Amino acid sequence: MTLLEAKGLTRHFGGIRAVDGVDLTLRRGEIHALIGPNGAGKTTLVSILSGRIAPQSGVIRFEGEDITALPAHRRVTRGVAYTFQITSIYPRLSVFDNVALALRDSRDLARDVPLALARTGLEGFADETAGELSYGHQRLLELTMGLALRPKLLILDEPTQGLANEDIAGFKALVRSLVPETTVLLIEHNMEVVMDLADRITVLNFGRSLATGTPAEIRANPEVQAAYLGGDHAEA
Ligand SMILES: Nc1ncnc2c1ncn2[C@@H]1O[C@H](COP(=O)(O)OP(=O)(O)OP(=O)(O)O)[C@@H](O)[C@H]1O
Repeated sequence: MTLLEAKGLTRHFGGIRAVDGVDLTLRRGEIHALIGPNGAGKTTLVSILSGRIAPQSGVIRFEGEDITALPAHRRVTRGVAYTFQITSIYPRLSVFDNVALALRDSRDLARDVPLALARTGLEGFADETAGELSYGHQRLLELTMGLALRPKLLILDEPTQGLANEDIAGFKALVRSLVPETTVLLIEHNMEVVMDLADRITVLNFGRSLATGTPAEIRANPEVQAAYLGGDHAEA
């Protein structure tokens, strides 16, 4: 079943065709990876999906309803959560208070904050100051804050960037534990993570969608190999 369907999304910046007529379908419960060379338009595309950037043309349907004109906060209410490339935690506050802020509509923070922290394994860190956590734990806290909203779609922009190898295994297990309740759209440069986690992959190149398919299909696609996987762009 389709959770999100985007058709003909376009966003140019001056002469740069950052996103240029992209179609994308997300199936409910899948882990869908978005890959492509630097500057291919991945961040611009997910910014359009989350409502941070308005498209110049195209339509986005979420659960069958047109959300193209909805502002970002109304999309969050509908179940679209986007964690940013840059960590958006409040460094001087405790881990507990960071999650409490994300959960501000909750009537029972004493119950809901520990539940949210338990999902990402941070329950032992509730009283720590967020800014003093390790980088990997800060990223996990950010993810906890996104998940606290119980999104139907969680969009992750380069979640493993800067993570140590031992944290990446934990991250993969965590993402797997989110589906199928949550659908995950993931921008990821680490091909090992992409091939291991994704049910389906969409490859962007110069603002256009080059291919969508399973990891095996994408690996075998000659156009993708030429544009990305086979070249110098592929990052381990
Ligand atoms: N606000 C903006 N103003 C002007 N140009 C922009 C803006 N945002 C993005 N671009 C340009 O649009 C193109 C696509 O950028 P985008 O960040 O979406 O690519 P990306 O695939 O996410 O790249 P990366 O993998 O490096 O993060 C790039 O050429 C970028 O320089």
